Amino acid sequence: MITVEQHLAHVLGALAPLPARTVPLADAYGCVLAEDVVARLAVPPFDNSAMDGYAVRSDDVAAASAEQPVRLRVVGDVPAGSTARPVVEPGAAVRIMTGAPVPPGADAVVPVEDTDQPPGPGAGKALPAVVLIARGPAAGRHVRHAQEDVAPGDLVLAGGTVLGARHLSAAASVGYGSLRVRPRPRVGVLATGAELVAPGEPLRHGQIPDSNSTLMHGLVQESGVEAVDLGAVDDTPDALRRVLDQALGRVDAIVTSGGVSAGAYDVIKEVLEPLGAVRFVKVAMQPGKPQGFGLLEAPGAAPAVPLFALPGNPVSVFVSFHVLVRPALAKIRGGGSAVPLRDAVAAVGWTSPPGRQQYVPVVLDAEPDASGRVRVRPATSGGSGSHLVASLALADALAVVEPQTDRVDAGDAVRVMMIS
Ligand SMILES: Nc1nc2c(c(=O)[nH]1)N[C@H]1C(S)=C(S)[C@@H](COP(=O)(O)OP(=O)(O)OC[C@H]3O[C@@H](n4cnc5c(N)ncnc54)[C@H](O)[C@@H]3O)O[C@H]1N2
Ligand code: MOO
Repeated sequence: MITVEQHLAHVLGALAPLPARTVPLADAYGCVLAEDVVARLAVPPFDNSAMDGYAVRSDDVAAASAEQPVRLRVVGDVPAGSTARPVVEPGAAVRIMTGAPVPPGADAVVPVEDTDQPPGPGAGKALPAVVLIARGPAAGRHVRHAQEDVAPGDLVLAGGTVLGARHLSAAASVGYGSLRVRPRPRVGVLATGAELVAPGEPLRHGQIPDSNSTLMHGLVQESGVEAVDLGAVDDTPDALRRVLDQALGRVDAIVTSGGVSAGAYDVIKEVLEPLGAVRFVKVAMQPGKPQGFGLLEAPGAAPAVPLFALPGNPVSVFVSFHVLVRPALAKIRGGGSAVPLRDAVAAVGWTSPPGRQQYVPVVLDAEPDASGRVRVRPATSGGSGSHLVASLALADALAVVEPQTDRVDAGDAVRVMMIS
């Protein structure tokens, strides 16, 4: 048996990030940024108004009040998007809308509500010749200054950022229409097993619903990459070869479930072991002991495709995915966060198989312990039983118990991998 760390190091050592390419912003969502984004434009790009109203010289209106409004000549109109630059001389005002450039001479904006003019379109649309100012703003009031947020040359996004909506809008605002990114890997998911029936279909004796396809599909999506459903195959080698041949060249990685232990019909092992490319190992973890990993040759000049052969038990799939596949996908993707580990305390005791790192689906108690640590307890009385697929839905986290520990007692410190 090899340790989890040894197997993970072997997996990560075999992988490289997908090559970067330049894509329009609209296609960059969920990709990992492959360059630093340095502002090409300032934000805001020019001094502009924060209010619909009148751009004024603050000195002109310092004494304005409702009882004694100050009268100004309206010498221009600057809607947002306008290129007009009417000058505000002493005694003058320019009508201005939110976001429009503050005209030369003006140093403050009076909201329309502080004037004698009607707000809004309709009656408010016609440009008056004169405006009465009922309250004088201080210099700079309601003016948003150029570069207040970002100046040209500022670092806005660091390479390695996983691009979400706010990152893309930041890039747009500083002058980018496209970005250099690593594309989201496409990950094929394939279940194997003669007993599998599509979810919702009637079962004959000995058959079970294929829940792993759905599980793997969702886990791939939760990792921020694209899932490609390769379906389910029975335990016949030809069926598996056909699906793999079709998938190679179409996907950047493949995750399979089942067929990797000691069974006479373990089809993944039967097909892939003789090729030599996939290494089958026993990893000192529970669940998830039997694992396969290797690189499959793709047709033509396409790069080799990593294949993760996970054991068929559903909780084994779940644990193996979080412990091994997720970090591997982050490497292929060129970034992405590791699943966070948190210090917790066991609310009850349980046993752990000696010599294997145990991953127990746990729920978090609502109340922390006296020192503020979160308290956890196994999600089911079955502990880390790898077949307890329905109860897996209850879990908030996976408690990680080191191989040298064979029992956890109530009050013991444990680390938990936050999964939801
Ligand atoms: N003689 C030995 N037997 C087993 C060993 C061993 O070392 N020696 N290891 C056990 C461990 S640990 C695990 S884990 C499993 C792994 O087995 P396989 O990867 O070969 O998986 P299968 O035999 O195909 O299935 C195991 C289990 O999971 C159910 N399953 C499979 N696919 C799905 C699916 N898509 N959806 C829902 N459930 C699925 C399947 O029906 C089995 O119950 O081997 C142990 N045996
Ligand atoms: O290691 Mo198996 O994955 O116990 O169930």
